[in-house]
Amino acid sequence: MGAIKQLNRYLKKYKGTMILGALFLTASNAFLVWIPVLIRQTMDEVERIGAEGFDVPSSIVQTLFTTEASKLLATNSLILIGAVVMYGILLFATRQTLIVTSRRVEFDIRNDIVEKLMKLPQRYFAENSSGETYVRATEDVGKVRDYYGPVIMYSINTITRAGFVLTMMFLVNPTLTLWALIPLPLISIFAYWITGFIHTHSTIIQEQYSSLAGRAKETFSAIRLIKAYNRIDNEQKLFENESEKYRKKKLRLDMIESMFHPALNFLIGISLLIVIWKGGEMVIAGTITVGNIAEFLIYVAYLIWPVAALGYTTNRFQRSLASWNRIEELMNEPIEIKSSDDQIDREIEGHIEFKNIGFKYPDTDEMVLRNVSFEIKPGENIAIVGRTGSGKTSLVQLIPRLFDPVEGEILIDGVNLKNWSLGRLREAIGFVPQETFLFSDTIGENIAFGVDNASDEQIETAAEKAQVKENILDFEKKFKTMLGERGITLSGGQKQRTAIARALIKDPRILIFDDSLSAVDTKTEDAILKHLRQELSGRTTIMISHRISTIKDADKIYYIEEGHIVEEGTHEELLAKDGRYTAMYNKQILEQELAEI
Ligand SMILES: Nc1ncnc2c1ncn2[C@@H]1O[C@H](COP(=O)(O)OP(=O)(O)OP(=O)(O)O)[C@@H](O)[C@H]1O
Repeated sequence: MGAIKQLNRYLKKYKGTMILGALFLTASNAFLVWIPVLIRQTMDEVERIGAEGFDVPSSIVQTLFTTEASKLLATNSLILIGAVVMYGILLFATRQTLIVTSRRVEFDIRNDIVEKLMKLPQRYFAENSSGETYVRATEDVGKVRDYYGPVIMYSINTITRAGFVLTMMFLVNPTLTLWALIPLPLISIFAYWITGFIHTHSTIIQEQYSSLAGRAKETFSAIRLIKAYNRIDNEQKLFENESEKYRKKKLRLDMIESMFHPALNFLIGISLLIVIWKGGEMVIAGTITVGNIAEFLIYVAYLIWPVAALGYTTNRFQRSLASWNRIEELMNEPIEIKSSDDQIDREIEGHIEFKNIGFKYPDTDEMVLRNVSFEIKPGENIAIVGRTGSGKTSLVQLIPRLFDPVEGEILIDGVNLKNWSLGRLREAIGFVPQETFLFSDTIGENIAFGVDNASDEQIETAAEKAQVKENILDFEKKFKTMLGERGITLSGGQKQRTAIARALIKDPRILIFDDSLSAVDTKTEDAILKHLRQELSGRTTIMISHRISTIKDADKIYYIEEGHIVEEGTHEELLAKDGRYTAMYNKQILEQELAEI
């Protein structure tokens, strides 16, 4: 089967350890079957000596080493202890090889998944929820690990132990063996059924738990809103409902789980009963000895777990395969955006050219950019304005290749974007997106995100250039202040400036600001721009804004409407045209005047 071949591919690296583990396991079972033989020998010998009659020992020393019976008992006990100790050591070695390997493979698979996820196009993340992706990288990998760990280990164990034990049983008495085996298939079927049941219900419970946890997370994230709207009672009721559903499902599973051991013990009891009953008849008939019955009882007990494991492993194996299929689906996702084979990897100067670009989002029909052409010389500062939804963000997202255009070509320093090394390209770009994402980490680490091993000095300089340093120094822990869930929440304007610092610390050739000053007032904006201007000179800059005050000094301004450039020129040239840009400008002036009244 293809899936098993794929699964086994991961084992190649660990072949030696796996073989060693299998040998340990086989050897441990060899020691295990020896134990009942010793017990039978001892019992039979004791019975024989007892029948012949012997002196009762008068002291412990005499007990241990003087009489024939005590010598036998002492020797057999020592051998027995030796066998048990060897069994234990080998079992430990088995787990250290087979189970440890399964953890290593789990680690390898998880790394492969994360590596793949990092390369997947934005389309994948639009089509699959983050929850689904998370489950593949965590739960599914865990279930696949079961194949490398318990499934392989228990399968080898079942085969070798059953092989040894059944051989010994047949050697003693084939008829009694057949009798003793009668209830065993039932144990296997029962284990298969109950494992399946527990798994199905565990999945349902897991889903209910996710829903409960999700509800709690949302409630606490929105706690301010809930209080302000006086929805506390309502939210509590919703939470209680979810909690109640969880409780009921969990109790049902607990009930089934508590039935498992009594039912299994009942089936085991039947097996043992048959051995005593049928074995007893045989002892009376003189076919076997009492020691044989003791030996048989232990053999049957030895068989119980491998037989139950047969059902359990079959179930786990099926689950591993199902999870692997989901993982494989992800691994087979095409990576549409990647560097070409003859990629160019040199310093980027920052010359950008859009040639008749047309773009639509994957799986949609509507073109959001149509026939867009423009050129930005290295070090030039251009601006893009236009009404909301006109395609500004879509346009700039094409430069770091978050998406590829469907028509036309984009050139950087005269070379098609697709021919640049993706790493080199993205390194050269400082992108400040419309919505700032800050990690639950310190402000310093958030600023340093795009560079390896940034020094404190670099972080502070970037914060200073983005005009956020003073705010940060006001915090008690300065740059070590924690943000997000475990720390403080920054104001909208502070967040945006932190994001600007994050882009500046990279010292990029190309800077893209997507409406990155929308959350600061015009006065602060003026101050930031004044300082930024010096920083921006010499770098190719694209600035998107709704506010004309932000972009009026740009070398060139493009007015975009329904994905198409409809006006272009400097601020003055555009005003002279008296077109859409002028209308936008007049409207904003009027709004500003009204606000000042
Ligand atoms: N991931 C997406 N999938 C499908 N359509 C999208 C996606 N993102 C944006 N769009 C659509 O593309 C069009 C252009 O959106 P875009 O975000 O580029 O506009 P914008 O000019 O940046 O708007 P704003 O000024 O409000 O940020 C809109 O109609 C939007 O609904």
